[in-house]
Amino acid sequence: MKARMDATDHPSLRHIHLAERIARTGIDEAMVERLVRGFYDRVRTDPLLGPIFAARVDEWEPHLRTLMDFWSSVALQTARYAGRPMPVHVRLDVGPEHFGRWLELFRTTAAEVCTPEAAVFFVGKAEQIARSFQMGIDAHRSVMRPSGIPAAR
Ligand code: HEM
Repeated sequence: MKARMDATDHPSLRHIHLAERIARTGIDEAMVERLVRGFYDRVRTDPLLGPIFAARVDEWEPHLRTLMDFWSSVALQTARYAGRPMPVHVRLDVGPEHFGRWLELFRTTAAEVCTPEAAVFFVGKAEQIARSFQMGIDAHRSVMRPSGIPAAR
């Protein structure tokens, strides 16, 4: 038997109605805050990811607020986040090893501070978004020369 659930056990948690999702997962703003704070505590001290954030994030509290708004919008449909995260990540020089570590730290945090059902939801969403960022980065690289000048078509 598996030690804990993963997104493949309950893919349906991502597609159910908001009220049912809240009832089944117990997600609320306090959980979002625990997840975001716990996750970025890990990220900041991580040897691979820490320096990437240190180079770009001067003030952590506003960044954490943005990320709480983001996850609140994703999980509770509060629409508090209206940014565009894709261009931010396309500009970062990151690849599969960074996304792998990011997801590892996110899974560990979710298992620690969420109900098992909420962890399934958050991790499933994060995996989906990480895949789309990686595809955006790959697409961007394939049309750029190393110099950064778009290739002729
Ligand atoms: C390789 C993995 C990742 C790295 C290294 C990374 C790094 C960063 C950094 C450095 C910023 C701040 C950029 C800035 O303010 O200049 C940022 C912002 C953000 N990240 Fe990531 N990220 C990663 C993956 C993800 C994933 C998987 C998600 C979503 C599930 C995510 C969601 C966001 C959001 C919502 C913002 C705020 C964008 C905004 O300012 O509107 N990131 N990330």
